[in-house]
Amino acid sequence: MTDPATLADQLRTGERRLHELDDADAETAAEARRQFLAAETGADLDAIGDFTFDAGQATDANVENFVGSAQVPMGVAGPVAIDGGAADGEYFLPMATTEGALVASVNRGLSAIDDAGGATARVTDSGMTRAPVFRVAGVAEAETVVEWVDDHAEQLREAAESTTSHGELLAVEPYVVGDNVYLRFAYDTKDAMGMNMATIATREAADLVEAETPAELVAISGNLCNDKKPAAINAVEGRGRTVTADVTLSRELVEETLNTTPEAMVEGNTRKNLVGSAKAGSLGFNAHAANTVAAMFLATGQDEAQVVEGANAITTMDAREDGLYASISLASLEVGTVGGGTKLATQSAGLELLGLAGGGDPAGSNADALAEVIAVGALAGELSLIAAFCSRHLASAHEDLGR
Ligand SMILES: CC(C)(COP(=O)([O-])OP(=O)([O-])OC[C@H]1O[C@@H](n2cnc3c(N)ncnc32)[C@H](O)[C@@H]1OP(=O)([O-])[O-])[C@@H](O)C(=O)NCCC(=O)NCCSC(=O)C[C@@](C)(O)CC(=O)[O-]
Ligand SMILES: NC(=O)C1=CN([C@@H]2O[C@H](COP(=O)(O)OP(=O)(O)OC[C@H]3O[C@@H](n4cnc5c(N)ncnc54)[C@H](OP(=O)(O)O)[C@@H]3O)[C@@H](O)[C@H]2O)C=CC1
Repeated sequence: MTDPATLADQLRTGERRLHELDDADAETAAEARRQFLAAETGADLDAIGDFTFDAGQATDANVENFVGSAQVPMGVAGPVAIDGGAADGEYFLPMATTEGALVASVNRGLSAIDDAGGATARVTDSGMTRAPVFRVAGVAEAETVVEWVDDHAEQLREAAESTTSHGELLAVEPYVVGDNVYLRFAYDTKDAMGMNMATIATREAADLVEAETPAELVAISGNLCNDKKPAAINAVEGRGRTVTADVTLSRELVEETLNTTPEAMVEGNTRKNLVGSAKAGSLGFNAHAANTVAAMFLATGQDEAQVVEGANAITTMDAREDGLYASISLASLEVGTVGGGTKLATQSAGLELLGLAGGGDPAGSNADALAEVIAVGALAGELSLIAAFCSRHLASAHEDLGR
């Protein structure tokens, strides 16, 4: 019997464990888990069971011990015109968040940007990294390994690329620390964020390194990649897409839409985002890039833990004769329009709203465009929030919209 009540009973008696409901379809298994958990904890789990995506699809690639969904409200900001290397035209930005005032803020920034004729954005570097760590006897052996890697780039490329029809190995950067050798592999992963792709490809290359040199693999990720932790290497070398967006707003626009002046914006940016961040030892020299990155990651099926790297951004502002120049450069924005969570119904709809669902033509262009759109959204958020500080509106905005 695979009805939810019977399965929930079997969970209660210990006959089955939470992950041993494979003979039931995904929805039935989820309902059984909810019944079991509700009885065990007294929690009302009905809301978690109310979802619209395909449970079978989610349990195939996205989640284990599936019980339902955590829903996040989605708003939209824009439209905004973007002149990008890949993005081109007017975009509405889907943003999933629980922070009142955030969408309003990005919307205000986008409205100023759009009135100025739109933003310019470019992906200036691209490469998803995976850096295995190898054990060697000492520095002499490390030198042997590094020399072998330098001399066999082509063989490493063939090994890595044998596992993927889309990925391309771009570079292998060696680092030696005592009896540790780290090889930082960088891949063009086209429209995939690429963490699975790069890991699978690197395993193949690491096998070759182990077979041909004295190095012994300790971990396929040695943390020089660096995934999902704040790390200077991502800020300097980049990871995923490195992307910059900029705009020049006339003095009138700054005064009318942002209720402040270019000079006040520049001072606010310098004292807060640059000096304040430096004093704090922050890796992010921005106000809240993480807000837009997180909201758009949730709305479009990105890996939300990679907001850590996505927040690695520098905001600059300059008062010029023609008004306020503002830019944001995100060093390590890891995004994809295929793979991961991008196929789930609501996330796929978020990508469709942007016209960026699935693989691009040429491959990689959709993910590049997504990176550019997120960068413009983050720039809008910076403009609006810095303006709110200058006009002393932050507290009142959140009183009105956020509680
Ligand atoms: C809230 C505003 C925009 C009001 O700003 P305002 O200028 O008083 O609003 P307005 O009524 O004059 O409208 C101006 C434009 O804002 C937009 N707008 C205005 N209201 C809405 C709304 N309800 N829904 C959608 N869009 C809205 C809209 O584009 C509108 O133009 P219109 O379309 O009317 O021509 C402004 O005060 C603001 O942006 N404040 C900053 C809020 C913010 O950025 N919060 C982010 C979170 S802060 C945080 O999480 C991080 C932090 C602060 O801790 C980081 C740090 O330490 O720096
Ligand atoms: N393994 C790990 O260490 C980690 C995994 N993750 C998870 O990895 C997932 C993302 O990995 P990712 O590799 O992006 O996704 P997937 O594992 O979902 O793989 C995507 C695959 O889509 C295929 N593909 C089809 N069309 C395209 C196209 N236009 N451009 C690129 N690839 C295309 C490629 O196949 P082919 O290669 O055959 O060409 C590619 O490998 C997320 O779920 C994330 O949470 C996150 C962090 C670490």
